[in-house]
Amino acid sequence: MLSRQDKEELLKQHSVMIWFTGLSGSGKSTIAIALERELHKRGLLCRILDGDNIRSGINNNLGFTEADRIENIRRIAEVSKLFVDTGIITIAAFISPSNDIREMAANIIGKDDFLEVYVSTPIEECERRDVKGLYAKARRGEIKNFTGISAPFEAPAHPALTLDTSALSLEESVNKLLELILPRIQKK
Ligand SMILES: Nc1ncnc2c1ncn2[C@@H]1O[C@H](COP(=O)(O)OS(=O)(=O)O)[C@@H](OP(=O)(O)O)[C@H]1O
Ligand SMILES: Nc1ncnc2c1ncn2[C@@H]1O[C@H](COP(=O)(O)OP(=O)(O)O)[C@@H](O)[C@H]1O
Repeated sequence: MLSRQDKEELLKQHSVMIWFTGLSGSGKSTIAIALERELHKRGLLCRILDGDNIRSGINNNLGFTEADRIENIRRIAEVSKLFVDTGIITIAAFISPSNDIREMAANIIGKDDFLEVYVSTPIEECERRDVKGLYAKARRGEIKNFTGISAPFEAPAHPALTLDTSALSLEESVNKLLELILPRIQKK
């Protein structure tokens, strides 16, 4: 079987896992999509995994209990590993609310390939945006175990990068990411 290196040579890139973590509405998916566009422009092949393509498909039998979140992230990490091993720059945008859950993902994918990016937008701003109206429902008690309201979120201790979208524009966040990532994914 061909190796990851063979595939990276074919694609003329080094693969990596960019793992976004943060509250609902913090900006994970928005930044992931903008980052993918910038990398694509530079001839780099990416794959985004987010709620839209994972929770509606492979993980459509999972909810938001702690056990289901662990299983959600475990499957996402296993799928991500397949992409990373194919030489593809893999971008995941999931709340992944605890150090244990993110460490499990890093261990599955491989710590050397795992770049943790904390989207640290304060909950007040996420709630003000309330993109899907879920914070309002959680406050009314209509959704149980809602992260930041009735379920915990543990901030990562040593992320590779922290992005607070209440202070940074989308372009500024993407530029910070490009600065961090480009040196390690562009083949000389
Ligand atoms: N109880 C509860 N808690 C948190 N989030 C909830 C919940 N119920 C539904 N949603 C919606 O699901 C999205 C989060 O899914 P994730 O797969 O990223 O969560 S986790 O990593 O398994 O914790 C999250 O979407 P994003 O806003 O894209 O993060 C929410 O819209
Ligand atoms: N500077 C910013 N960076 C990223 N998103 C922002 C910013 N300012 C406002 N937003 C908005 O915040 C929302 C973030 O939602 P989303 O990306 O779905 O978050 P998440 O994936 O973390 O749940 C979007 O509606 C986006 O347009």
